[in-house]
Amino acid sequence: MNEHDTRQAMVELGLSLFNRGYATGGSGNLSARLDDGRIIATPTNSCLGRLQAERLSLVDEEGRHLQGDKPTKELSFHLSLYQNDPGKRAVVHLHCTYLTALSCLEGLDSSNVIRPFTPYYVMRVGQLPLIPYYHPGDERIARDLGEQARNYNAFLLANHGPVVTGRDLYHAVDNMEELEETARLALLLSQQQVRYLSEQEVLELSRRKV
Ligand SMILES: O=C(O)[C@@H](O)C(=O)COP(=O)(O)O
Ligand SMILES: [Zn+2]
Repeated sequence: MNEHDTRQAMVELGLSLFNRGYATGGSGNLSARLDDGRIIATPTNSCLGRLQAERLSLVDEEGRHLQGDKPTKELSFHLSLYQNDPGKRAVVHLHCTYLTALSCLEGLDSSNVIRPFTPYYVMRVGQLPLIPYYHPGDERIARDLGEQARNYNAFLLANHGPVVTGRDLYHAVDNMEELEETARLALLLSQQQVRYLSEQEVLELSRRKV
């Protein structure tokens, strides 16, 4: 996808996420890595529902600001994910309700916050590691995400919210939406007797990645 189409996709997807309640106010940020390594990102304090293509931030792969408004305060973790796993071409960070609620619970399994009970969670996400709480913009988020970038395509920031990646913006947003619905189901079923997928079922689904 070229720069123009990437800018259009970011505006379109930001508006869609905002209109459907996945993003509110100035929370959340999106980025996409272009073929030449430069990165388009949402400006800091921008509302995902009111993005303007020509004002989106453009930075080089080291994060030097090239064009547009000042980039998201979380740029360092976006860069860290791209630098540590070149297969990642888009990053979506939201404060969506159910994943953010989940991130605030005690006693989570930090290796995988959501034990699999539906196929698409496995096929789109697989595992959801928990990153310890640091304040928004703290460089330790970038450090921790960079260390795990090659092993996962989704992460849960404790007391904050999710970070989900993809091969392009549409793929990353679809992965994020699947994960948010899975978190919603997990909370809905939290007092019920859940039939979790077996190890064999998970293994078989892992070969059917979307
Ligand atoms: O939680 C935060 O403040 C950030 O992680 C965030 O979601 C919005 O920050 P900006 O992208 O700098 O607006
Ligand atoms: Zn945030």
